[in-house]
Amino acid sequence: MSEIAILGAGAFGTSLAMALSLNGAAVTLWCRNPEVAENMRNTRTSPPRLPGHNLPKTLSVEHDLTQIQSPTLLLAVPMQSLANFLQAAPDWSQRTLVACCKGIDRQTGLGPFATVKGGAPSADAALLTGPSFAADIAKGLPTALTLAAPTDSEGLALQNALSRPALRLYRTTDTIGAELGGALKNVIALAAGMAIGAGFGDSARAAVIARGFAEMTRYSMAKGAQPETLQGLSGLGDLVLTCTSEKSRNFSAGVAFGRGETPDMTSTTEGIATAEALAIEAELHQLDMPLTTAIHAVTTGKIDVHDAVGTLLARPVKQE
Ligand SMILES: NC(=O)C1=CN([C@@H]2O[C@H](COP(=O)(O)OP(=O)(O)OC[C@H]3O[C@@H](n4cnc5c(N)ncnc54)[C@H](O)[C@@H]3O)[C@@H](O)[C@H]2O)C=CC1
Ligand SMILES: O=C(CO)COP(=O)(O)O
Repeated sequence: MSEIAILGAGAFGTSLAMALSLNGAAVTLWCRNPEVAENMRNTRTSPPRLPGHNLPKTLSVEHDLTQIQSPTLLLAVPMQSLANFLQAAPDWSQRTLVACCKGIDRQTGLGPFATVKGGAPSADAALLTGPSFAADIAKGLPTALTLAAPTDSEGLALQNALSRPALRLYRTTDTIGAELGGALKNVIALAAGMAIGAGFGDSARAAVIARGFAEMTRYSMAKGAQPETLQGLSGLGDLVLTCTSEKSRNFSAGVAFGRGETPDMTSTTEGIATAEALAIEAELHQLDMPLTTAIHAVTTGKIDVHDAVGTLLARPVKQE
């Protein structure tokens, strides 16, 4: 039996499975599509969402969830599928469930850690987040991530179990800050992409990053996060990565919106649904979220990027 299993064989789940099994550890990757799983087993190659890699020998691929007995499970399904996935799957008791997705559930307003905690109360919940493109992890490039768990001893155990030479994990007990940083940065990355796609330039993008970070921090602190967490890998670190790289699906979708084009709606672009969830939460709790509100209006076709910028620039001047 593998000590660790990754549930979800998309780009991120597969890259994590590859990295974790590189040192000879037995790791299982669960793939919901039996044909894709069969193909991965036969060819020992990665799935369509992460093409071009060979699977390590100690990585096994499974499509029957009931066969997976590993005590530590990393959940790498998209955020909007997480709650349903937890309900549909077998008994989670005595397991540690590490959420690896980024976003806010549109139906509940909850982040990935809170969704796991509520959806699988008999399990121990944790979160793995931070700046890390699946393609970089799959290549074995150095990556630093945040491991958030409710207690330091749980965090330490997971940190030891999941760290690898090129995968450096830092731990925190601020599960709220860690999950909100990872969720909100995707919305700001959409905004950064829009600034570039619309031709507003690098100075405008820097303004989006800085004001976006202020918005992320304000929202997260209102929800109980510690500001230091937002300043770390899971907040600022991931914000910078996602706002500055075309490898980011959120940034690239923003560029398409900025150019007046339709982004690739088949890709997992978590910021779009998360902007909707946050706009609802912001209104409910009277939180000032001008960038998020504008992004939600653009992604739902209510205004275009130029109107959004006009609205943002017309706001009263204020102290930084
Ligand atoms: N790709 C990346 O570089 C990174 C992704 N993430 C996060 O990881 C999460 C997953 O993203 P990716 O793997 O990139 O997406 P992906 O689109 O490559 O793969 C998603 C996988 O989830 C599976 N899936 C979808 N709905 C499901 C359901 N209801 N039940 C079970 N499986 C389901 C799909 O079949 C697919 O294998 C997202 O929240 C993303 O923000 C985090 C860090 C890096
Ligand atoms: O979260 C990520 C990097 O840390 C991946 O970003 P995208 O989902 O925008 O591709």
